[in-house]
Parts: sequence; C-alpha cells; structure tokens
Amino acid sequence: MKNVVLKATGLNIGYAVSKKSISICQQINFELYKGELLCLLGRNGSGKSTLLKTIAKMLTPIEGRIEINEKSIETLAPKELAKFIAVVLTESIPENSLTVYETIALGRQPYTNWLGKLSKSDIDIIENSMLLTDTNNLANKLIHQLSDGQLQRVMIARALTQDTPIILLDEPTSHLDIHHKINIFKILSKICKETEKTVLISTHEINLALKTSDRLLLIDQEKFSVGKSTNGVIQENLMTIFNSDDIRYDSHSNQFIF
Ligand SMILES: Nc1ncnc2c1ncn2[C@@H]1O[C@H](COP(=O)(O)OP(=O)(O)OP(=O)(O)O)[C@@H](O)[C@H]1O
Repeated sequence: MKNVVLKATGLNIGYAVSKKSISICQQINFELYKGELLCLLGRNGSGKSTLLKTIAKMLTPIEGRIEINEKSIETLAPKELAKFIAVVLTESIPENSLTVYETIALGRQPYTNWLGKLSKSDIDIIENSMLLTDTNNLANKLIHQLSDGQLQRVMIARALTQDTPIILLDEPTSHLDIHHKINIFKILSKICKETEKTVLISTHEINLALKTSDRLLLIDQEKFSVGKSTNGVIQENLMTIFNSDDIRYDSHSNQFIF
C-alpha cells in the first residue's frame, strides 16, 4: 500500500482581486506518496506556481482542503508546517552576504532554539545535504559569488537541511544550461531514492520530466489530472496541452519531438 504524505481534496486555487475570487483551476484532487518524484507540467500562466504556493500555505485556496497526516494545513502554525514542507521558489534569493554554509544551515531554523545554536545532529544533517547536492566545495563562498547552477544546488541543499518529508520546487532549472538541468534532475531523483522524501517540481522541461518522474501532475485551463506518463488519459492530456505544429508527443518513445 502507498504511504500518502499529502492529500488535496476539491481544491479551487486562485486569487482575491478587488475582494472578488478569481479561480485559476478547480476540482484539483491528488495524493502525494512517500519517496516519489513528481513533476507539475502546464503551459505559461496555467497555475503551477499558484498550486505550489497554495500547498505551501502561502496562498489560501478558494475552496477545498490540503491535509498532511490527516490534519488540515489550515490548523498548522508556520513553524509546524516548516517541519513538513520545504519550498524552493525562484524568487527567494538568499541574503547575499552569507556564506554557502550559513545559507544551508538556515534550513535548520524550524528546529534550533532562539539563539539558532546548531547541535551535533543539526551539523550532521547539514553535511549530509551538502554531500547529496555536491555543495561541500562551495562552503566558504559568498552567495553572490555563485553561478546560477551552483545557487540552485545550494537552495536545494537548504531545503534538504530543513529535513521535511516533502520538498516543493518552482522551476528549479530555469536559467540553467542542459548539463546543469540534467544534473539538478539527477540530484532530485537521488534525494527521493536515498532519503524517501517526496519531491514535487514545477517545470517546463517536459522531456526531462517524462524521463525522470514517477508521476505527473498536469494543469491546464481549469482541468487537472495526475498519473503515470504511461497512463492513456495522461498521454491524451499531454497532447491536448502541448501538441502544436512545432511539437508533438510520441507515446511510443514517451517523449516530445520538436
Ligand atoms: N498575485 C496575483 N494576483 C492575481 N492573479 C495572479 C497573481 N499571480 C499570478 N496570477 C495569475 O494566475 C495565473 C497563473 O499564474 P501562475 O504564476 O501560477 O502560472 P504558472 O503556470 O506558474 O506560469 P509560468 O509557467 O509562466 O511560470 C496567471 O493567469 C497569472 O496572471
């Protein structure tokens, strides 16, 4: 039996504009299982960031419920939620004047006392996160001295250091070259296998997502679906969302051909 780490039921996501609710996508239902890598796919403006921010409780759903361990996230205080979900957003660039080590260590904040003093087990978790993300050789560099690819790895290390069962990442490979994109997907895949964390990534890298993810979440104009890329309904939805004169989904090779 699958071990459910998060469940969303009857979600309607969107924004309040001039006191009116504007819905971006409705009837969103899904479960996330322990240790799986999931990719959230959809065209520009389809609602990927909105969904991730709703799961992270940075936005309130218009309707519906998100549960962790059968508890609604509504009832969890920010510090409590930070023990279940770590979030890596593209816009959350860390403090420039900190070193890589200090930045990654910040992931322990939900657990450290008010002085922020690190225990031996905190240090072990930090070192293990640096090992998994290959950031040890960057430890003493300042954040502003990093390349985009190095910074992405540091942000993933910080999320890992938070030691949560779930990690959400919003477009973690934007601005990276193909080698670094593949490297980030490899690292995330390794994290799922070695730590049994559940990793949910929003991405435009559809072929990398098809190749590496356990399941896909597809979001498109008020329509949401979830399943394996070998599932017939998911394949149909992939075609509906992305096929055009320039690009076509080939179910035989399970990839998009340009
Ligand atoms: N603060 C906001 N207030 C109102 N509408 C918003 C707000 N932020 C985003 N939107 C709208 O919500 C819709 C979904 O945006 P979102 O950023 O979730 O899409 P996305 O799938 O992440 O897009 P992209 O692939 O371009 O990053 C868009 O139509 C966007 O204009």
